[in-house]
This record gives sequence, structure tokens and C-alpha cells, in this order.
Amino acid sequence: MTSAVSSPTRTIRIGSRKSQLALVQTHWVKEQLQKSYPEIAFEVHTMSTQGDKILDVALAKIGDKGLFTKELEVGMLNQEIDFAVHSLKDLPTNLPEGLTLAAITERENPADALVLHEKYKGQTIDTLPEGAVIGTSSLRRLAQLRNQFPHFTFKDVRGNLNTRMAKLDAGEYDALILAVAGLERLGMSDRVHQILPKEISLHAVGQGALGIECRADDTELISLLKAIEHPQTRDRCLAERAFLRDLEGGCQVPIGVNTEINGDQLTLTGIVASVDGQKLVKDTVSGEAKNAEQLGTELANLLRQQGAQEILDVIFTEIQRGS
Ligand SMILES: NCc1[nH]cc(CCC(=O)O)c1CC(=O)O
Repeated sequence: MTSAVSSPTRTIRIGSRKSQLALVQTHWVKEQLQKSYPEIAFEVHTMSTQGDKILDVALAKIGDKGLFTKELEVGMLNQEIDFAVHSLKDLPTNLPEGLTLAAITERENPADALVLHEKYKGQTIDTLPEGAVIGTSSLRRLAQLRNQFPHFTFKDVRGNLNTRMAKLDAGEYDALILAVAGLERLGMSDRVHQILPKEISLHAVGQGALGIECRADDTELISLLKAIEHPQTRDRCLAERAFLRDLEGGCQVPIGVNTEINGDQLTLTGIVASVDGQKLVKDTVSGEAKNAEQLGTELANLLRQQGAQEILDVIFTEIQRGS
């Protein structure tokens, strides 16, 4: 099935980060689009983002939104590329003027995974010994796990997935917490020892989904991209992103979510936690999926009434001080 396009000779340039995960995701999007539009030529253009270059600083300390997306966005605004494929969780909730979130693809399992050193084979997060060294660079994972497992030692870990795995295997860590989706996409699902249930870890906003960003005035491309949109994932992610946006959090704040869709009902659970895991507010809202963003706002207000703003203000002050 093909649709009419105004310029059949148009070549569409797709921007991607150079990481293995980014390339797998971008090529998957390209293939899906190619199936729907065999007459259009799609090209992949790779770019390095700031987040790919600064590998030695803890991500949480950089605290910058758009670390993995900015160069691609500049490329779109300068007409060097037409759209960019992002891990939706790395895409800030407020996009630059002139750009839009054109489509959200079907989500993989959005949960976090426990990846163990081989000496702990067969164990789960509940059975790991006191002092076990857990690698994570996410404040969200850190805060939630510290709250429930204060007897572990938490250590920052950077680098791409292969680098992190090598550090685990070399014994620098006893376990890592990583997104199930990233491991699956890179063919490493066999390294997932436990999928952490939502009672243990609420995942990041947008985790497991891909977001396609393009110029807001490229209406032709926007309508083409609808072919790879997954409406349920979009509703869930729009609720999650509205929640995060209203709390003014980026991907580097301890905010987690879970969403479910039953019929036309969407249920959104959210958590805001302090980095030390001591303070934690969590609640759930439900309503019609077509009002996804409204639900996100409703939950943000609920959590604010329960002290979420005070928790976040402490974190924002610390980030500004660079501590
Ligand atoms: N911040 C890094 C990042 N961005 C996207 C993914 C992969 C999973 C996804 O699509 O959400 C990961 C790795 C991770 O969190 O383990």
C-alpha cells in the first residue's frame, strides 16, 4: 500500500546517533517505512551528540536536557536531515521551536532489568548479599532501589551497553540495572536475569518506545510517519510525558512511571523520590486514554500536593551547584 506524495523523487534523510543501539533503532524505523513506501528513498545520516562525547562524567551530574538529541535537532532545523529517531526517554518533553514529535512507535517491554555477574546466576534482587555493588547511572533507579535495598552499594556506570557489560563481567559490579528494551534490541535478552516488577522499579517516561522528531512544517513527512505510529503506545507515552513536563523534570531526575491501557481506559502511576531514597511520593490516576495528557497533569498535581515539588527542588539546587 502506498500513498501519494507530492514529490515522488524526494529522498528522506534520517538522522541517528552513532551508537549501536541508536543505529539498530534507526534502521528498524527505516525498514518499516520502506515497507509502507517502497517508492521513497530513505538515507541514514549519523551524528555524534554531546552525550556520546562526554563519557567520563556521571550523567546525573551533567543534568542537561537534550544531551542525546541536540545535534540532531540542529541538523533538522538546518535542513541537513529530515527526521531523527530517538529513544523516547532521551527526548526532552519540551522540543525546540519548529520541531515536533511526529510519531511514537510500538513499545518494547518498558521495564528495568537486573543483569547479574555470573557468580550470582539464579539469584534475584531480593537474594543478593549485603554490600552487593549495583551499577546504575540513573537517579530514578538509584532512588527507588536505595529505598528498598539500603544494604546494597550503588556505583555509577557509564559507556554504551557493551562497555557496561564488559565492566560487569570484569567484576567491577555485581549487577547492573538496564532497560529490558535496549538489551532486547541488541540481541542480549539472555543477559536479563530478572525483569523488575513495577513494585520494585517504575520505569522512565517513554522507556522502550521510539520517538520520531521532525520539522513541524513538514506536513508531508508528518503524514508519512503516521504509518509507523502505535496509537496505544502514543497515548501511554503522552500521559507519561505530560506528567514529567508538568513536574519540570528531565530524564535525569528520580521520576518513574507505569501505564496500562484497558479498553479506552488509561491508568498512570508515577513516583517522585529523593536521591537518597528516603522520601518518596507515589500515586495513580485513571481516565479515558484520549485525555492522556490531562491524566499526566492530574497526576503531577496530585504528587505535588503530596510533597513532590520539595523533593525535586532539592535535586534541582544540587544539580545547579554541580554537586
Ligand atoms: N539513557 C540511556 C538509554 N536510552 C535508551 C535506552 C534503551 C531503552 C529504551 O529504549 O528506553 C537506554 C539504556 C538504558 O537505560 O539501559
